[in-house]
Amino acid sequence: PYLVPVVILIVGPATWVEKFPEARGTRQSPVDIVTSRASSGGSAPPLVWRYSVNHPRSVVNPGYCWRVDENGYDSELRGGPLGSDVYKLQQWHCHWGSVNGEGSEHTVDGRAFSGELHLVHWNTSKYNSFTEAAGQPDGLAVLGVLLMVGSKHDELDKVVRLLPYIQHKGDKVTFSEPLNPANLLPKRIAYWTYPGSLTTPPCTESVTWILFKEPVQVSAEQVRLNLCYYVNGKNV
Ligand SMILES: NS(=O)(=O)c1c(F)c(F)c(-n2cc(CC3CCCCC3)nn2)c(F)c1F
Ligand SMILES: [Zn+2]
Repeated sequence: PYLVPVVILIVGPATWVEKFPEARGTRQSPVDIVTSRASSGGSAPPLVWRYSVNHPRSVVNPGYCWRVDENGYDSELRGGPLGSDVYKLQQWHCHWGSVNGEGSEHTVDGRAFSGELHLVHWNTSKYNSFTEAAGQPDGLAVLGVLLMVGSKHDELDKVVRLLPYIQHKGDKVTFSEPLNPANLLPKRIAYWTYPGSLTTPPCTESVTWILFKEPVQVSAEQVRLNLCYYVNGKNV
């Protein structure tokens, strides 16, 4: 029989460890949340947050979906597992599915959701910049919101409706409509928390993950809009 050339193209997470040694670490994210193994919350203080609402924001296509940068606008996240440090919102972004809409990064008892929103905060009590904080074990805190298909999400729609204008990597569109990132969070704020990492290169182990238990509903149309622009954004 003739020899069949076998080319194994290794892309994606399996290759990240070559360029980013952190990816070989001991606290890598995302993880599967095994609810039976999660210890019930001790006596942690409540998690509190405050975001500024009335400032122009821009949505950018970084090539792996969309991201909204907060450009230093005033905000605060404190309490819960964050000790006495105060964190500030740097950016928020999303992860959506490829095809079957099972696009969340974290899974819960092996179950994936249609998408996942991340609000990335950095420790302003201890560090002078996001970049510096991003290299420290207690530098970042990310609020994770699981997304499931249901009713339309009006606050998120302020971003989703702009996706047709940022189809290519590097595209950016600005909007001045007031938006409160707190409205992206679920009503009930019970959460799982664990020490983890950035889920994308450089996979630095600097993230205290705070993943809300209650998923937030988005419409099928909002998922579709994300899927096609996510795919286009990624294709570029
Ligand atoms: N999914 S996640 O874990 O919530 C998540 C994040 F938390 C991030 F902070 C980033 N991130 C990466 C950089 C470049 C920095 C460039 C300077 C060094 C640190 C990384 N900016 N933001 C990110 F890409 C991401 F996917
Ligand atoms: Zn993310």
